[in-house]
Amino acid sequence: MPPPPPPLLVGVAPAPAATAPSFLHLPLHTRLRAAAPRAAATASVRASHSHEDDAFLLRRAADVADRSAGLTSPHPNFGCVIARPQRDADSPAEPLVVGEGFLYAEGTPCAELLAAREAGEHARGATAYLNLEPGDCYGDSTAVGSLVQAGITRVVVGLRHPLKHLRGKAIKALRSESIHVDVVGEDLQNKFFEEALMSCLTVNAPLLYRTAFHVPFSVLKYAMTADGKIAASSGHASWISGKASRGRVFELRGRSDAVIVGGNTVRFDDPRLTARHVKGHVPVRIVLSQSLNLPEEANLWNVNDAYTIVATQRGARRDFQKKLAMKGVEVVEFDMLNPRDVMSYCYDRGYLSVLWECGGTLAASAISASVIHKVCAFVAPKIIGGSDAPTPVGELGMSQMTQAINFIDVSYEQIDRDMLMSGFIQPIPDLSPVIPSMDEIPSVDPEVSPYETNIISFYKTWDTFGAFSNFSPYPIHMPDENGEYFTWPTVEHYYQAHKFVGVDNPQARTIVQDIKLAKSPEEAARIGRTRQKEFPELVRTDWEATKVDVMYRAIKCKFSTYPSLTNMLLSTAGSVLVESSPHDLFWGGGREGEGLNYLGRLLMQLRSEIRGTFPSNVEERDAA
Ligand SMILES: NC(=O)C1=CN([C@@H]2O[C@H](COP(=O)(O)OP(=O)(O)OC[C@H]3O[C@@H](n4cnc5c(N)ncnc54)[C@H](OP(=O)(O)O)[C@@H]3O)[C@@H](O)[C@H]2O)C=CC1
Ligand SMILES: Nc1c(N[C@@H]2O[C@H](COP(=O)(O)O)[C@@H](O)[C@H]2O)[nH]c(=O)[nH]c1=O
Repeated sequence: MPPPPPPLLVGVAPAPAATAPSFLHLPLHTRLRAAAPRAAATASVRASHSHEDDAFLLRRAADVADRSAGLTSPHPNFGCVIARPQRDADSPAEPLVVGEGFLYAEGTPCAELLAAREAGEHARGATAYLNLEPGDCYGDSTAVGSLVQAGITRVVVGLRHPLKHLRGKAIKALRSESIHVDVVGEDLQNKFFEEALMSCLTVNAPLLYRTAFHVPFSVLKYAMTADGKIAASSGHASWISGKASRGRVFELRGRSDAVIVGGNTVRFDDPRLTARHVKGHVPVRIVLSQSLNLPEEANLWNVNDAYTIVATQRGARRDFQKKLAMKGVEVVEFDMLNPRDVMSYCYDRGYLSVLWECGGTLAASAISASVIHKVCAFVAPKIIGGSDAPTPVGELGMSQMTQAINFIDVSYEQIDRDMLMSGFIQPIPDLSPVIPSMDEIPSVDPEVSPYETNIISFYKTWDTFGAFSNFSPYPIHMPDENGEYFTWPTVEHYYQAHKFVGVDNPQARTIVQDIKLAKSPEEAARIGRTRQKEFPELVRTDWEATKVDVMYRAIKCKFSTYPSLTNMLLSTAGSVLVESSPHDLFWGGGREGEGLNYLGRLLMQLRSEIRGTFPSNVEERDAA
């Protein structure tokens, strides 16, 4: 083994480690924040990376990936960090990084190749950390090939590729080359990965939003006074925020594919909307104007600075449209000019991220249309007053403070004298499929390959596969608390009642009766859950150990009683079944894949059993 080389980067801030005990049970936005100081490493040499090191290096891969934000579009941001288990001699709290790389722009060498080149011989036997699964496609396998050739023996992946046709491909290719691959959330589920996962999600938030919602990731940015005004009542607005804040705005523009303003902002400010003072990407400028009553001369019509698109209402001032076209400005007519259609248009043009720098009128319209995902508010320590002075967001039709839109993952940063408050309006979608981990899959269904699979989600009974829900109206004939056969209106009735079955207490027996008579599965669930909370002493003591068996018996009875259900279940062969309940993180998959999906797993197990590929009881299973 070659002697350990010197570290490539110095002064990287120690990674905070999360403190939540079991983050997979929390909603994403809450599970990804808490931080505690990283424990100082004592040993100078380690045989392998600890979970803490893995999380630290993965975060670093995400930070490295972020260096080209705005430039890689329409490709995601990829970062690769190659590290060895030895400690860094200069800063022993950190593992030894031997190579780093990021995708600089579309068509440039991939992150894995750059990192492997930098690491040279030191890559042999080392671990590569990737914020995102490589998107090798169309015969180009440079990323995987570089890691294989470099002699990497282990790869840690933050996120699987969000695009369905690429998801899992590179991971599979690496594994087929006998490289050990750990994917966060599947193979690595430790508390240390909360922060690292958030970094991986954030760095590619635009791609994730685009994939999930079919619109570009949209950030609303404004600068306001301490009394909440974005201009004086005259409309004059330059400047509210200080120079340093405005420098930050240039950075935000440089990360965006387009910057949007409304007609009034053009009339009042005559903005340039360029990312001057920061080298790199220059976004397209888009003006939304229904009237097209815009000035003949404006900075935005100078397309030498940047490309400009004017989005307008069909038929508006055709003569003016021609004048704009003569200057090189593109005019796009919409049947009904509105933020959602403009965002669909931007999506079709391939934009990943858009910065809204409009006034409150258009901002309100965009928020109402649900196209804004994040807000960046610069607050300056000054007061301008004026009851008519414009504010950042116009009328939203809300009358009660309880209707207010609460930000998620809020952060605050002081920029010189100003304060930058940022927060998400809609959580970053985690598109990782809710599938059992690699080790668990064969025990759930030997016929499902976790890396080449479709996902079938069900939740509400009216969904296509809603019959799989425990609330679906398929009565089951099964023993009751006295051992006598009873027709339970739904699986939910049976399951809820069995929390209290066999408990020698009159109150418990009453609860069982109430659940048996419940008019709907919703009511059965409500009684079962509330009584369990109110009177935990009435719940059978073996409930946690037996609840999965109780459920399995009930769904087995349901599916074998109704041939149509058996057929429906068999028709899903090869797919992973997920109960997409956002609330129940044990039986369901959760809103963002954080749930354990036990109902889906049991259905897959039952499917295997019916197909004759899975032993029907534990003894047979153990003997197999
Ligand atoms: N401090 C800050 O961060 C900022 C301050 N400002 C200030 O704000 C003031 C302007 O604010 P405001 O009047 O709200 O301007 P906006 O930027 O919101 O522009 C509103 C205009 O947008 C056009 N528009 C097109 N489609 C829509 C739609 N669906 N909904 C709403 N508007 C649409 C219309 O243009 P048309 O009339 O041409 O049809 C409308 O009049 C100025 O004083 C400016 O200096 C502006 C931006 C940022
Ligand atoms: N007044 C104001 C902002 N205003 C926004 O910046 C635009 C001007 O951009 P440019 O012409 O490129 O410098 C303007 O039209 C409006 O969208 N921004 C801020 O960060 N701070 C401020 O105080």
